[in-house]
Amino acid sequence: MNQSKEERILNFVLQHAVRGDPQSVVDHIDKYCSQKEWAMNVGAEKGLILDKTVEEVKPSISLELGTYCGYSAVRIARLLKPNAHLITIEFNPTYAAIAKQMIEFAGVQDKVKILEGPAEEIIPQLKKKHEVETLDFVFLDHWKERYKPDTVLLEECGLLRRGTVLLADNIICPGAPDFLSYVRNNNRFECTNYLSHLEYLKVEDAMEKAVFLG
Ligand SMILES: O=C(NCCCCCn1ccnc1)c1cc(-c2ccc(F)cc2)cc(O)c1O
Ligand SMILES: [Mg+2]
Repeated sequence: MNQSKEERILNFVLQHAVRGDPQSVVDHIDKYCSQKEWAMNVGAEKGLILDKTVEEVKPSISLELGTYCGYSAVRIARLLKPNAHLITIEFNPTYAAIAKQMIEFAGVQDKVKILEGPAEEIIPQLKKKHEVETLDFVFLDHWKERYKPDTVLLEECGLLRRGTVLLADNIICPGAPDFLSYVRNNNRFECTNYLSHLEYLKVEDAMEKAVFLG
């Protein structure tokens, strides 16, 4: 049975990247997806915006919505301080299986917990089942029409605290218009827009940072 694109990306990393070196894994995914097959990783240009945000926040507990092949999970985990953790939620079990292998190859498995299933079911379980108090950082990169409802759900579940930083990918392409108007017109969020480009292409895209003010 022939391979999926995601399996080809993973195999390229397993065959060419340096085991235990997260930067090497990130660089090899970018190399494959810019030269061979486009894929929806946040990529190197928007990845720098993600890096800078993680370095600013220095989060102890981070949540990622949308794992895919694990590119941004590895990107975030490589910058986390000792004993800091990332929980990443993936709906698609095939993607989750690829990401698990990617994260283990990168050597960041002790910092990352992959949870499989719909975010709207898992978010309400984070406090009791996954011992989360409040989140320091949230990276939104899953279905774009879920950004707004899942942001409301995070707040309703008491998972946001004064200063929690949300960073959302794909604000222009594919776009998340209801999320954007929600956070920008809500005086409990302080928003910043970062203009960039869609991963591996010249197409415009942007990320939005929304700091919860409590
Ligand atoms: O759809 C995206 N991501 C969600 C994938 C499914 C998430 C499943 N899930 C995980 C947890 N809960 C649900 C996405 C799409 C594009 C894109 C851009 C241009 C284009 F022509 C085609 C596609 C670029 C991205 O950067 C993206 O992130
Ligand atoms: Mg994205």
